[in-house]
Amino acid sequence: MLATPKMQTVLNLVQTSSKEELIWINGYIAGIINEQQATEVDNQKPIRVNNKITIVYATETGNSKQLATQFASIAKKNKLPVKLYSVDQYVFNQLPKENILIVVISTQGDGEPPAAAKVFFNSLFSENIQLNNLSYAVVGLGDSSYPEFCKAGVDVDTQLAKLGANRLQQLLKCDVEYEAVAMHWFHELLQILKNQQSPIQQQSQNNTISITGKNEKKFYEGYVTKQILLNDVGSTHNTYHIELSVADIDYLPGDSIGIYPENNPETVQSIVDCLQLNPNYIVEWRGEKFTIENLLKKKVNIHYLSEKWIQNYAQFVQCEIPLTRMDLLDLLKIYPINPKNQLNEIIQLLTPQLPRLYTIASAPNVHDDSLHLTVNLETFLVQQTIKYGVGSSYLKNLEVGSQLSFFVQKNKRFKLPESHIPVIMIAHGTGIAPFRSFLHQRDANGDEGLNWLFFENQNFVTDFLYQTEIQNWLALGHLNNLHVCFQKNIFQSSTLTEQLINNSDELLQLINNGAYIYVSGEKEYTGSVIDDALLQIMENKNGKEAALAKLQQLKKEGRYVKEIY
Ligand SMILES: Cc1cc2nc3c(=O)[nH]c(=O)nc-3n(C[C@H](O)[C@H](O)[C@H](O)COP(=O)(O)O)c2cc1C
Repeated sequence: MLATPKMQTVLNLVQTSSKEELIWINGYIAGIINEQQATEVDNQKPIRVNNKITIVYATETGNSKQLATQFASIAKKNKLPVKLYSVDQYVFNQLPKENILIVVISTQGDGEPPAAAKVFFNSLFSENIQLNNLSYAVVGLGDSSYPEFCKAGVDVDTQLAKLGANRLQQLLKCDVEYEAVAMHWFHELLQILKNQQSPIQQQSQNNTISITGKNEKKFYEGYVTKQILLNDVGSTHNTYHIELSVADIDYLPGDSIGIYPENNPETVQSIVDCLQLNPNYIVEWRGEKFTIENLLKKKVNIHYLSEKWIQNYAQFVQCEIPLTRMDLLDLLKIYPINPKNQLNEIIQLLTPQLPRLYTIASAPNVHDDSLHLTVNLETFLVQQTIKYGVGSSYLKNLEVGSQLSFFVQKNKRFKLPESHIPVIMIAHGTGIAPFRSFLHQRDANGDEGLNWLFFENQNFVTDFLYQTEIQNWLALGHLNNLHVCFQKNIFQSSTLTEQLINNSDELLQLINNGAYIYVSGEKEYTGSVIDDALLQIMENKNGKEAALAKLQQLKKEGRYVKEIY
């Protein structure tokens, strides 16, 4: 087994090599192995561990669950006694009785654990327990574009050690490309268990392996070529179809792009004025020098600052500030700082701007060097003032000809199946974006699998996004079935759930014929309500338990996938 630094070297080599170079490397290594095998005796021993292994995962979008399930299945294949739990199913007071615990946990929000881990976290950090008999190892899943990289994993790992548990293996902090590294880490852990090595805590000074794929992120430069408002006059929504011209882009339907939005120049100017500074005033932030204007515009988050951030600010300005989230400008206006001696501290507190993800609405086989997005201008009311989403307003304000830098965020789960397999697409609002991509791609490929679309939005007259294209596909028979529902329709109002239930028999038949089900849109409209509707459809024929089992199976097989925000 390779030690992790060697593994990283191999991964780097693989990722930076061309196809031809990889073929050469493959042959070279195969040659060496063939030579050695002639003289080597196989000394692989089966792994024997007597103590039960408990694997607990905490996930928001399924990656940690998938990884933990793979770990459990490898352990089972090695005849190890293993139990797998979702964190919200795990009974916390069992923890002191465990022997070996493996935690796989992702990080969400601003460094928060997934919602399902709330109770576990509260107990872990508040209960006075001794875990001296517990040995453990933690894998954190995250994305190094976020400032709090794998924070939830770090927190669990640190807290378990604090409570007296023995760290078996270094914390692994995984970036977006994590499978190979995580598998390698797990095999190393199995070797540790097999050799019954003493915990590494005392042996190693470094308790963390951080595998960041930051350098792998390739940035593309695109130019805005079109921006069309998709809603008609009278709509309460502003949804834009944005086209970018970009050369040699590599993506598949279901992928997203990530952008780092710039903050609104007028807001930045107001902050600079509030601080009584010249826009060209030079400040240092995280080891680099910027003009204050550029820092506030391009590098840091100035909106909807977290409660924790506001409380840190309160300490600097020595004011009582209620527990709330606020924009930097409002904060500076209500609780001003003294720019002479507090500016630097406040600058150092600022956190980097986070990337915003938008699912791609174009298809690589159809739109060549043109990439399409469907962007709804987020609008919300804060204390009687209308505010706009940072990412969506930045994109909406880009004029034709403006340059946009972005990276492609692959989504391995949200992928089209083989050409003959039916697909059921369920979308709310801008959730239509990946399905426009799917339908274009399948059309261009001449795929014969059936395509069903369920689409929900506000109003038929004003909010039927991509109506002409969708109705053309329907007329031509590429789209085999279309069900639309509009919440504010005077004549006929229905919901996605009702439309799904109304088509129960046909849907069940499609599912039994191997259909893939995709859901995309806002959580409120496409979250558990769609699970419930599908369960109801399957329950009618097979009963509750069988329906639950079937839904679980569909998820496990990657035939029921969601892109929810
Ligand atoms: C809304 C959102 C917020 C995120 N915040 C963080 C973060 O603060 N730190 C981090 O390392 N990763 C962050 N991530 C990345 C996820 O942890 C990463 O995609 C992970 O693979 C998800 O695993 P899961 O499917 O098990 O939840 C965030 C992802 C999303 C969608």
